[in-house]
Parts: sequence; C-alpha cells; structure tokens
Amino acid sequence: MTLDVKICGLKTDETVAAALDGGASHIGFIFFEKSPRHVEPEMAANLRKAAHGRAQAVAVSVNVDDAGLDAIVSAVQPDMLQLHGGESPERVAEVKARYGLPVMKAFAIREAGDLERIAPYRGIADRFLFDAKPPKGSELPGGNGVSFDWQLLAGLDDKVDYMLSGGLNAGNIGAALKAASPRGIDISSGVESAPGVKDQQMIRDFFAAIRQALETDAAPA
Ligand SMILES: O=C(O)c1ccccc1NCC(=O)[C@H](O)[C@H](O)COP(=O)(O)O
Repeated sequence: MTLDVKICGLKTDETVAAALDGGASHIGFIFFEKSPRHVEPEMAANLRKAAHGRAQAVAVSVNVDDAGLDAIVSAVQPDMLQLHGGESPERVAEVKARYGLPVMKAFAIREAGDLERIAPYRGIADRFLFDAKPPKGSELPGGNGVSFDWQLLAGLDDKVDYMLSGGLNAGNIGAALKAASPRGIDISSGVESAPGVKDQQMIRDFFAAIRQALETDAAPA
C-alpha cells in the first residue's frame, strides 16, 4: 500500500496486532488525560513493542512541556511526535531539536483560510495532519469523529506532505481519497465500537475499504 495509514488511539495488544496485520504504517498513542484513548507512557511502551520494524509509533500530545515530553519519549521511544495543540513554529523546532525525531503538526480545518496557518511551519514540521475543528463543547482537540470539507485540500501545493484525518471510516474513505490526495490517512473513532474502544473487525474493514478504493482508482476507465 503506497498510502500511509495511521491507526490512532490504540490501547490493547489485540488492536495493535489488527492494525499491524492490516498494513498500518503508523500506530498512534494518545497522551491527553481527558481523552478516552489516553495511555500512560509505560503502557504505550509495551504496546509499541510489536511495531518495531513494522510500523512507526507516533506519540500524540497537546501543548506538553519538556518534562512531559521527556517522560513520554524516554519510556515509549516513539518514531515520531504528533503535536496536536497550539504549538508555535518555534516550539515545533525546539521539540525536533531536543529529541531528534520527526514532528507531525496537526491543524484543525473548517475553511480555506485555516490552511494558510501552515505557512510558518513549512520547512520546520516534517509532516502535517489536517483534522476537523472540534465540535462545540468537545474537550478533545482530536478524536471527535467529525469530518471537514475535503475539497478544501484539492488545490493545496502538492509538495505539502500531509495526513488526512477527521471522521474517516470504511464508508467514506473512498470519497475522501477521490476528493483529496493525501500521502497518508489517519483514523480513530471510525474503528471504534464506543469512545476509546477499538474494534478489530472495524480495523480490518477499514483496510479492506482502503484497498478497494485504491484498486478502483488504479483500474483503467
Ligand atoms: O483521539 C483523541 O482522543 C485525541 C485527543 C487529543 C488530541 C488528539 C487526539 N487524537 C488525534 C488523532 O490523530 C486522531 O486520530 C484524529 O484526531 C482523528 O480522529 P477521528 O476523527 O476520531 O478519526
């Protein structure tokens, strides 16, 4: 599969295995206490072991200071850091330099103007993740299971390396990949039976839907 696929918010060995067996390129762990997907660094350190040599382990944090990131990085030894808060370009540069790890910076998108916010991060963040804006009242900056208008990404400079995220599932991934041309996709709620509860069959169904979408796209008209 040439498309990167990140399954985010994993909390059990069984669902990590389902993600890896499906062909995930990235598995994500959430370090945000208000999230139903929150894991402690020691737990993520155990869960990520199965990914060595198979997928990149991504540590997802929100406006965390050096001490908090030190604890995550030293326990989990992630391959990538995802910054999902209001981290400035300077902070992204600082984090990259401190840990020597690639950083994926998340942005919440609702309208075309929201994409302009990536400009000062270009050449600093290694990758972007475009997610939907959280619904009113949500305490979570991500993992809300809501989509944004994928057409907004259609005119984006194709040098921008991004993962498409927000409300993806087996039923809409084909349409999402027709509307936008991400180098990767990211999913959390769409493979859950309840908030924070990943479902192995839903993970398998998601990979089957991706393969079908990619095959349909590659087939001669
Ligand atoms: O998933 C969370 O609970 C979360 C909490 C705090 C910051 C980020 C979070 N998720 C980040 C992700 O990368 C999710 O996969 C992404 O927001 C998509 O989620 P979903 O719309 O549920 O597929």
